[in-house]
Amino acid sequence: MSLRHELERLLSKFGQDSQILEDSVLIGCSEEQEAWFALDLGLNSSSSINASLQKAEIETALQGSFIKLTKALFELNVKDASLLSTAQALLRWHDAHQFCSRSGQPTKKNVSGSKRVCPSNNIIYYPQVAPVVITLVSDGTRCLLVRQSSFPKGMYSALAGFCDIGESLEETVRREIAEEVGLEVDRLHYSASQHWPFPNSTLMIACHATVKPGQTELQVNLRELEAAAWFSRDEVATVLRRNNPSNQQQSGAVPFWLPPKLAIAHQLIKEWVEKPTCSPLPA
Ligand SMILES: NC(=O)c1ccc[n+]([C@@H]2O[C@H](COP(=O)([O-])OP(=O)(O)OC[C@H]3O[C@@H](n4cnc5c(N)ncnc54)[C@H](O)[C@@H]3O)[C@@H](O)[C@H]2O)c1
Ligand SMILES: [Mg+2]
Repeated sequence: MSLRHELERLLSKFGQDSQILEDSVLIGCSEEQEAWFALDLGLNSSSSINASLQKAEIETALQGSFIKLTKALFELNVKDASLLSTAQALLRWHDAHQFCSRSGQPTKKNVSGSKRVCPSNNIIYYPQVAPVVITLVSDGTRCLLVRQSSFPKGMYSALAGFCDIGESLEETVRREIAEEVGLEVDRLHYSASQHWPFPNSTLMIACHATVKPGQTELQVNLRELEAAAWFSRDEVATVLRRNNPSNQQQSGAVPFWLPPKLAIAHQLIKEWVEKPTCSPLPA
């Protein structure tokens, strides 16, 4: 039986029209050049006709279980997590762009899901990605970690912020750091980037920055952050080694934890601990 027939059989088992397959989007392909598609079954949408698909029934039939996206992303390997993140972001974009903002008419998805078109005026809509900078600030010997009240308890991360229209990445980094902790950036360099599906599709652009010598006093913007503090290389290295909040609760020795491996913030912090990119600055 072909995969399509198998999918149609399963959908019909759950009382679902196989037409729903037309809503699937291309998210990548295997090394054997098999195309991979993602499909939203609408299980979380109470207004959707698909809501009748019962999670428990599907779990039994497919011998799997539904778990929260945030949890899944951190339990999968990098390749699968990236597919899941693309699928979630793309499906959510399609869901939110059902209508043309100029004509108000329904838009139509192309086969792969790379765009939507308004048939009445041919305006093409492409999936959007918002650039976000995430910066690990260092004074040469310590790094700056911050907490937002929305973070899981005890987790600290690097400082992040959305690019405003008209800004370069460098300008965003300098503005965000000044706005959130009152520091002036001295040197700045790019490290890596990552697609991130929260809150919508973002491209996280990770950088290392140093502050001007002797200018390390923090003015924490409490409207944006719950806390910000300098941490020594040893402190951060210790937390990275046993970076699991439950381990730390048991030992009681470490007061904070860091984002999990998959998050680019983790890679940025690890990079700083392992290979100082900037030599210590004079006090
Ligand atoms: N992958 C990682 O390692 C990692 C680590 C930290 C943060 N992040 C992500 O970075 C993102 C940005 O960080 P932040 O919250 O500190 O940003 P931020 O400091 O710019 O503050 C967020 C606020 O910016 C405004 N904003 C401006 N443009 C926006 C847009 N296009 N979409 C949504 N809000 C917009 C909103 O008012 C929002 O409340 C977060 O959403 C978070 O998911 C990822
Ligand atoms: Mg921020």
